Amino acid sequence: MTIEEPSQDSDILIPPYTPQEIEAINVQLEGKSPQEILTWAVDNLDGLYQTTAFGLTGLAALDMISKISQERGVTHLVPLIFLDTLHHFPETISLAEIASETYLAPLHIYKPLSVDTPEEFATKYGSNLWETDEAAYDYLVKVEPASRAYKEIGVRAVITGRRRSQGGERSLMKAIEVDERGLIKVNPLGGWNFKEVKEYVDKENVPYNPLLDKGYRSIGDIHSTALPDPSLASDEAERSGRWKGKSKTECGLHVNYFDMKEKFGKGQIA
Ligand SMILES: Nc1ncnc2c1ncn2[C@@H]1O[C@H](COP(=O)(O)OS(=O)(=O)O)[C@@H](OP(=O)(O)O)[C@H]1O
Repeated sequence: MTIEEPSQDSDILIPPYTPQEIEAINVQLEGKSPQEILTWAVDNLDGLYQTTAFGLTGLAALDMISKISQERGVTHLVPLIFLDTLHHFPETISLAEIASETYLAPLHIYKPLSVDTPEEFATKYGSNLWETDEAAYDYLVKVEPASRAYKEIGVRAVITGRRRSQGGERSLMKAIEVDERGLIKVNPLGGWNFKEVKEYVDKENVPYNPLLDKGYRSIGDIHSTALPDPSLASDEAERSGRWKGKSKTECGLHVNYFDMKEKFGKGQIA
């Protein structure tokens, strides 16, 4: 079975800063609040978008950006990108609409190429590709759609909802990063833990996924999301319900793009 690829423009972006300048910016932003990091991003980065699956962290960032926008007397400053994998919970899909309407934030939704429904996806790639070839699944539902979005709408920088307290590869993350293709990634709430994010969301009445009130913490696709492990402390538990029983900890969005593209970009899957 062949993975369809759109026509390719260059994947490479020229970052507006040298590695030394990025290091200096990170020193400058160390210990700053999420709002200060977001203000820096809004003031300094062209082609800035927020990439979000409407997790609690992204929602807090969305609320903060809205407040920064209001202070400046403008409607929402940073458009959103949501990668609709076709396998999200209905609650997540509703929340995407609610959040974008509440904050008047333009929402760009990207789906797997030439596929509109889970049924069409199953017909084209099999009924459980996430089991038979999970890396190919990640490429089709997140990596390729994200790269298509970046090219089509001129994305040069993205705000993400990752945090150091989520552990794994995220634990050493800086406020500002440049990925392998030259895309700037801003992690404004990188220094907060789950409790701090939840307190912000409650205090500011930010809309959030009702599945959180059923005990879920990190919410992705239906087939790879379970309740977190109750024996773990809050921060360790947060992502323990994702890909339960597997060694996997990332969905492909935050791993090396060129490795994924080389493996799946033009090829066949099993
Ligand atoms: N589907 C989709 N669409 C757009 N952006 C997405 C998507 N999945 C992950 N992300 C971005 O990654 C942030 C962390 O997500 P997760 O902790 O859920 O992990 S994972 O990326 O799914 O592995 C996540 O943070 P939130 O904004 O809090 O959702 C986003 O910045």
